[in-house]
Amino acid sequence: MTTAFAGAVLDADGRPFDRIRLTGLSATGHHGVFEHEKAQGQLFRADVVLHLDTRAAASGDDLSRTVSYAGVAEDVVAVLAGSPADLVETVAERIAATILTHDDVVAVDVAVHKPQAPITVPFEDVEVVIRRDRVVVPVVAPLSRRGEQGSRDAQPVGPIPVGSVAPALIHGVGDVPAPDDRTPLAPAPEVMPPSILPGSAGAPGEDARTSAEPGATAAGSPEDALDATREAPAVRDDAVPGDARPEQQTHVEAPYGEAPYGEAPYAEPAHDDVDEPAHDDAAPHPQQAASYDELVAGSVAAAGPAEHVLHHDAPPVAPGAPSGEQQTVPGDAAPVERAAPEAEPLPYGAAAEPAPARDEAHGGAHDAAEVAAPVEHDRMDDVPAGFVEVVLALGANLGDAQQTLRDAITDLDRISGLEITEVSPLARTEAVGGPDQPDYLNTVLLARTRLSARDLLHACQAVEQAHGRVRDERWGPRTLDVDLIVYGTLTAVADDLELPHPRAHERAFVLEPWSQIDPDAVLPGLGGGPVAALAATAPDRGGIRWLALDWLTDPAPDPTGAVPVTTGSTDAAPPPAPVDVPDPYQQAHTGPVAPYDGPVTPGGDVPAPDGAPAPQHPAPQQSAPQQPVPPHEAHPAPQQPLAQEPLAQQPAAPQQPAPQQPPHVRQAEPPQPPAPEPAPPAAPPQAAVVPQPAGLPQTVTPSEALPARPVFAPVSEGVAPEGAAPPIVPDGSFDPREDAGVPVAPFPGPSNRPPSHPVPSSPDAGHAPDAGPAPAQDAARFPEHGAPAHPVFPPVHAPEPVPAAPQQPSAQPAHPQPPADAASSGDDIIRSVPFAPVSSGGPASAPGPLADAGLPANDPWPPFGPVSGDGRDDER
Ligand SMILES: Nc1ncnc2c1ncn2[C@@H]1O[C@H](COP(=O)(O)OP(=O)(O)OP(=O)(O)O)[C@@H](O)[C@H]1O
Ligand SMILES: Nc1nc2c(c(=O)[nH]1)N=C(CO)CN2
Repeated sequence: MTTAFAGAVLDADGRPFDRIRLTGLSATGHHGVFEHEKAQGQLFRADVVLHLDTRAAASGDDLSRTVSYAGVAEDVVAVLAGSPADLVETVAERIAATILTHDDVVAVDVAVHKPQAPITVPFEDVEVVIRRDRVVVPVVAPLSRRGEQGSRDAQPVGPIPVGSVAPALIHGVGDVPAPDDRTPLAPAPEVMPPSILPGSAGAPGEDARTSAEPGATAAGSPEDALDATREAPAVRDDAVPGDARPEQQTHVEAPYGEAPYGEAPYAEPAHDDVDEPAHDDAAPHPQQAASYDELVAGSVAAAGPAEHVLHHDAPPVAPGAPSGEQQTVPGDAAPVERAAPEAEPLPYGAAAEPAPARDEAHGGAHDAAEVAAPVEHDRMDDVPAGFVEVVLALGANLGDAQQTLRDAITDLDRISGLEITEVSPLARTEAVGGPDQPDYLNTVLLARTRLSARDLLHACQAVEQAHGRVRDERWGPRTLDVDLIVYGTLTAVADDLELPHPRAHERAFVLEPWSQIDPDAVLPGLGGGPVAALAATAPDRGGIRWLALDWLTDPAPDPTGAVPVTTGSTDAAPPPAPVDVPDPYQQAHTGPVAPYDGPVTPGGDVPAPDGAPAPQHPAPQQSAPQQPVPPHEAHPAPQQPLAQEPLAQQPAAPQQPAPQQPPHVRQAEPPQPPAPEPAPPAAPPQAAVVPQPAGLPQTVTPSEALPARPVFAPVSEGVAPEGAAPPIVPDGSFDPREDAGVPVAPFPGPSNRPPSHPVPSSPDAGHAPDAGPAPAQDAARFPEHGAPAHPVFPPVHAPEPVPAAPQQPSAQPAHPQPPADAASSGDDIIRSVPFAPVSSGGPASAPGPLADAGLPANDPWPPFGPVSGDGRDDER
């Protein structure tokens, strides 16, 4: 939807200025009046139109003589993702203020959309549209930019007499020089939302209103100021020289330069009594906090004594983690006083420097900036006060890739300070980049962490190493890759870590699984945007061969093809020791993890990668029988390409009484027994995150959250609707559709989200599944906080409906090998639609829309949305 902005802005001669228009800039923001809006964030979009004269730039073909739209785009996204405001109006105003710091811009139109606003009736969008210029100046401060200390950095928007607007702003075109000394702005009345510390322009504790000099603005009160701006004539279509009423121009207060993005975004002004646990009010509650800058800023805003940084029940803090106002600066042996927040905030505003600790206990009337010299501060080491939401991407294409991924999820969830909350469907994807290599299996995890970004990276690397990761070639095949995709909204680059992951925006093998479990996810930073949209246009989107729902619940296949010897009992088959990774809480920052060369047994102990002592925390008991480890997996570099048997690793018929139990399913009780018909559960059987009232322990360890023997989402044998039973391949020949035929449990990662890609209606609506579950069904399948209340079935691709058959105990390889060219054959494409609805009559019996695509005419499941339609499948 395109914003209908007001018309052109005219120059002194009545001619319209040129325009640069940017639309659809988007980011997750935490703006809103409600706490949940601030905590969870939601999508915000902005459209902007810059009014300026572009002739000078065009004549010299000189970027420096115009405004870089890329920079503007980043700035706008920075505001959207930045310090939370209550009002959309404030966000729009900040954007205008920021854009007007470009001298060349005469006026700017800004529209901010909040399509997910908490409105109880159906609606499409909420949009605030403003125009600001040199007369009707913004009433909030612009974003200032780190690393851009130049002329336009945090420049307040100064008034320019309207009569001189045009010539002054047309460098080299007009003859009147641009006014370069602007009247310094006095603090404005308190028109900022609570997210901007009122005292930040003046003395702490004093709010901006009281620190504003009387007479600094023509208007004596915030209301007057706003009224004044409303009354002040804009440079509008009918603007004429002499129209200005500069005396009514209002000024900018509390510039962001003093209250950087992310600084105590919605903390109370610094008057917390240090003796009170006021941090619980001032800082975002870890359960609610979703953004990095909220958490870090919140922690510091609340910081006084150390216990204000960490919640009482927080895990121990590693040496080097902030403790009170002391922090080990990476590379320094001695703790130094925590770096004062730099006056200039962060790139894109997403990741906040800790806010100044307003230290009432020490007199209170000064900012930390006044008492501590700036010290280089690496935000990758910031330890959040609460949980930060993170996204991890896993990939594997060597060895028993599926089992490795399962194990890795278990291992990751065992890391103290990291909790996996959702696991995406498993994607089989063509390798992107690097040498010729087998297809990958990819999955994406949503998680939350209390670790710093760097500690989390190290922990992920330790898990990689535990699974035999060898780095010898860029983008080469690997047993396991764990990438940190986003860490809250932190946008930062360090030698060893870049956030968000610099290539995530162009990788369908990350974006597609991610969007499956979080359809509304937005990738922050440059190149970012709504993940589903990015997935749909990612260059490798055609390389996604299929997505499997059931990959965690299905017993892992035996990569050797042999039927594994299973006992079905943990007693008889004691689980191997869990993979231990160094507990970042227990170790100091020691830089990147050194390559691990020692022997690795999946599931075995792994020394800390940096030689640190073995982790202290006991890993929870393995909760289910383990897959026997095939001999070739028992060594660190089982460089056996999967190419010849890639699908052998895919979901197979159940072979064990209980599949391995990935630990991310946090449920208080076993799941409801599967029901053939959708029915809302009496109570949500599973919760992504164990809800905890404020004040209770923030960290829920698996042992606390799970029953002694966690029950995974049920494998739903016997509950397939009639006609939707699995095709069993009795003769051992490879049937690429076999896994789709195995009745599966709902995807175990709790999800209350609807499918992101509803199944399109079949041309024959009478037979095919319809476009998605009816709302009632949907509600049943995605109960709040929980996994689907009953099992759903994956797409079934059997050419003919195959009658249900019991599991066949057989000496035959239960999971037959694909042909050698399976990876390149079109036959192995199983089009799955995660969370596909259970249609009456069963999906296998319904005709589908795929006849045109050369698929079985009775296959009701359309090609997976974004993957289909490019003909790529046909090329394989
Ligand atoms: N967001 C990130 N997640 C993981 N590693 C990162 C990240 N940013 C930088 N790195 C660094 O990248 C280095 C190489 O990582 P790795 O070997 O996993 O790369 P890759 O997976 O082959 O390629 P790619 O980085 O394109 O995914 C790591 O040592 C790590 O320090
Ligand atoms: N399909 C696919 N291709 C890749 C992958 C991956 O996980 N999946 N990882 C890479 C480096 O991280 C390089 N290429």
